[in-house]
Order: sequence, then structure tokens, then C-alpha cells
Amino acid sequence: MANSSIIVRLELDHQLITFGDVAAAISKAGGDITSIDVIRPGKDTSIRDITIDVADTVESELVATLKQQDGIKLINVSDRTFLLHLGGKITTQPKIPIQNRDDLSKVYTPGVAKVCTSIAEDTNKAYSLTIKRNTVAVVSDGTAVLGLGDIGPHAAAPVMEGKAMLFKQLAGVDAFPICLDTKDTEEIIRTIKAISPIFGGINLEDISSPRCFEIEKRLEQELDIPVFHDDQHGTAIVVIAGLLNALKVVNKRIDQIRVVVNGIGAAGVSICKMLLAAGVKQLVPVDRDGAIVFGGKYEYPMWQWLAEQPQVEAASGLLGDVIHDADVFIGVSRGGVLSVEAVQSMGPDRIVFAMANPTPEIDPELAQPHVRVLATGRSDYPNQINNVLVFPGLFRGCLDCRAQLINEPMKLATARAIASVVSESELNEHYIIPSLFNENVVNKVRHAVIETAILTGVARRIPRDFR
Ligand SMILES: NC(=O)C1=CN([C@@H]2O[C@H](COP(=O)(O)OP(=O)(O)OC[C@H]3O[C@@H](n4cnc5c(N)ncnc54)[C@H](O)[C@@H]3O)[C@@H](O)[C@H]2O)C=CC1
Ligand SMILES: CC(=O)C(=O)O
Ligand SMILES: [Mg+2]
Repeated sequence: MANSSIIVRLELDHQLITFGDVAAAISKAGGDITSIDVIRPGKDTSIRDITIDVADTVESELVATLKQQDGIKLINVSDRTFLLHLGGKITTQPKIPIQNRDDLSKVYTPGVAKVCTSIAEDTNKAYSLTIKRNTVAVVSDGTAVLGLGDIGPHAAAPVMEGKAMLFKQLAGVDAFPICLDTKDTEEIIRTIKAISPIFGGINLEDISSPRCFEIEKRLEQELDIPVFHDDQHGTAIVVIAGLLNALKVVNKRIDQIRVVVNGIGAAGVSICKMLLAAGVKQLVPVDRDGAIVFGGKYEYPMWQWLAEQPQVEAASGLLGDVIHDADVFIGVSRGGVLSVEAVQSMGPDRIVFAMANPTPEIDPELAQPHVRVLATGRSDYPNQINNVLVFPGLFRGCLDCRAQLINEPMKLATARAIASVVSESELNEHYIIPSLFNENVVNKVRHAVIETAILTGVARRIPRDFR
């Protein structure tokens, strides 16, 4: 499992303990000291910051050991991740400085008034005269944040800020995090519509199912800018991209594989739909209570839709029963729900995408010896299947061609574009999906999105490099 770097601030009583004892205790508890800063030296007592590299699994034990030690007063524990979040992760910045009254009278009143009037006469001018053409809202209600569940809008903010950073760094898109303090479907729709004039696109994020389906559908119908629920379609697109390449590695065809998708929420529904569109003929959707079966009756419209698809199997059972002989497992459910025994019962040349965040369905170290291709949603293992490969380039393309919406052909083109970044000669078990830092990803996705938007008639502008 992954390591973290923590910083502990300790006050040492020199009568009771030496620094050597402290270092030995840290090492015994599994920590590796990487730096020491003396904050307040002293003859009887001293205060030091000790930076320790420690496995996530033993971090709390190590801290408990230090707390119990005679002669040590633990003043504070912070880790670099927390430090990175101090004051939030993004800021807004003017493009030009206001240095004198003349500047002021142009960017603000009175000069700005004629620009406002011009937009009032033709709202399309908002694209050329405001931030609209490069700005996306990242909107969450905090109800399905990563795999953490309903943690509320305040707690969702660090994820939305993170997405905004990625939009900007990877694709130059200005994205703004918006965390709504309501779970009411109608209120969310109304609020997003009301704030939409300043945005060129809406990226819905971490909104739980089934409300996310209705919210996205209604906004798509009622707004003329692209609306994209990242956890549904971003995830489905990147899964298809990874699967296309993984199938090449194991030399299987998409119409011959049996696929189990675990967790039929926002991500799972969209993955199932896209798998069917991509040609999968044997699909087993599974949620908490077991498989969703062909011919079954379900309360959620999306589950009912799945139960009516002939490619969905009719045999019922829990995950452990239905996973037997499967070629592919795709998990978008919860951490730790897949056992090694279940993996071992799959067919030969197993493909396992354990994508729950932050804890995958199965510990990658446990799964690896039993599978041919393993992928997770995490950045600390090979084959990171994460929707971050999708949304920056996809919105870059949509903004550049002023797409009215994101249609199915654009999504499929995005999946193929991502898969194509890994060349045949590079492709192997540990490299089925490009890194998010691979500069070709955003460029290829942007290109595929614009080309497909133009071909399918949803582009409202032809970018210069396409003329
Ligand atoms: N790697 C990636 O790019 C992405 C990963 N995810 C991860 O996928 C997971 C689900 O995300 P969403 O679909 O947005 O959430 P969601 O809340 O819409 O859906 C989760 C579904 O999993 C089901 N579930 C819970 N426990 C289960 C179990 N033991 N067995 C089977 N099903 C179970 C729930 O009933 C629900 O239907 C989260 O862990 C999230 O972090 C989601 C989007 C992208
Ligand atoms: C990656 C992502 O969007 C999620 O885990 O929810
Ligand atoms: Mg998400």
C-alpha cells in the first residue's frame, strides 16, 4: 500500500529521552526519518519537526507509539497533503493590471458599460467578451464524493478544487468549484441553470445516483452548453479506453468476453451502457444485493433498463457467485468488496479494474499475482484508470468548437483517442492506459472531440486549426 510523508512536532524532555531513543522508536514502528528541523533548541527540553515516510497502514500506530512514549509531548501531526491544502488550492487572477484611472475606466465603469450593452444586444458576444468561452463550473452536492459517500458540500470542496487545478494545468480551462448545500433535484437543476450564463460548460461531479441521472438529463435539455456528469461518462470513457487496450494484451475480442460490473451507481450505469454500445455480449451488473438480472423488476429506471437488455445475464447471485469464469471485473463500488478467492474463480487471463477511490475493491498487492491486467483509480500504481484522462481534453475540445452538447459519438471518439496514445509497441500488462501527464492525451482527445462534434453537427464554431 501507499506511503505518506508526515511531519510530527515533538517536545522532548532531555531528562527522560534522547533523540536517539526517539529515532529508534520511529524506526521500530515502521517509519523512515527523512528530515529533522530543530524548532526550539534548549538544554532541558527542545522542540523538533521530524518528517517521516510511513506506510498508510501503520501511520496511526506510529503516532500512537510516539504519544505513549515517556519524555515526548506530541504537539502536532501534519502531513504534506494537509499542508498543500492550506488556504485552498486555486485562486483567480486578473489578466491585466489596473495601474491608473484610465485602466480603471476601461475595465470597470464607465468603459465597461458599452461592452455590457453590446452583450445585452447579442448574448452570443458573451463568448468573445467574457470568461465564458474558457470557463467551466465543477458542480457537486457532496453526496457521492469519491468512494466516501455523502460527506456534504463543504467536505466535497477539496475534490472540486483538485478537478479545477487539473482542468487548468492539463488543458488551460478555467474551472470553478461550486459546492451546493442542497440535495433536492429540482433545486440543484434550478441553481445550475441560474448560474450558467458565465460558464461555457458544466461538469457535474460526485452527485449520487439516481438523482444524478435526472439532473444531467434535464440540464442537457434545458441548457445550450455541454453538461457532463464526469463520474458517469468520464469514467465510462476511460474504462472503455483501458479495456480496448487490455483486450489487445490478452488477445480477446470484446464480443467474446463476459464482464462483471460491480456497483451500479453513477459510474456503473454509464459503464454498462458504453460496454453494450462497444459490443459486449455477456454483461453481469452487480450491486449490493447481487446481480441485476435480465427479466427482473427494479425500482430504479436505469436498473430496469439494464434488466431489459438481452446481453444482461439472467442468472442471479451475489458477486462471489456470479464472478465465476468472468473475463473482466470492473469495480466502481466500495473499497475491499472483492476477495482473492473471487478473483481466482475468474476465467484465464483475468482483467481486473478495481476503481473505487480512494480504496480499491481489492488491495492491488493481493490481486496482482492472480490477474493478467490490473488497473485501479489510484495514481500510486500502474494503469491508473481515472476520469482525469477525459475531462480536461474533452472540455477543451467542447469549448474550442462551442459544442452545444456532448453526444455518444464524441464520447466513443474520446475513448478511442485515449487508447490510441499507447502505441502497439508500448502496450503491455502494466501499460494499457497513458499517464495523465502524457501531453498527447489532451491534444488527441481535443482533436477527436472537435472532429466528431463537427461531423455530428453540434459544433457552433470551427477552430482555426480545423479550417
Ligand atoms: N477511477 C475513477 O475514475 C472513478 C472512480 N469512481 C469510484 O467508483 C465508486 C462509485 O462512484 P459513483 O458511481 O459515483 O457512486 P454512486 O454512489 O453513484 O454508486 C455506487 C454504487 O455502488 C453500490 N455499492 C455499494 N457497496 C457495494 C457493494 N459492496 N457491492 C456492490 N455494489 C455496491 C451502491 O449501491 C451504488 O449503486 C467510488 O468509489 C468512486 O470513487 C467513480 C468515478 C470515477
Ligand atoms: C475520480 C472520481 O471522479 C471519483 O473517484 O469520484
Ligand atoms: Mg468523481
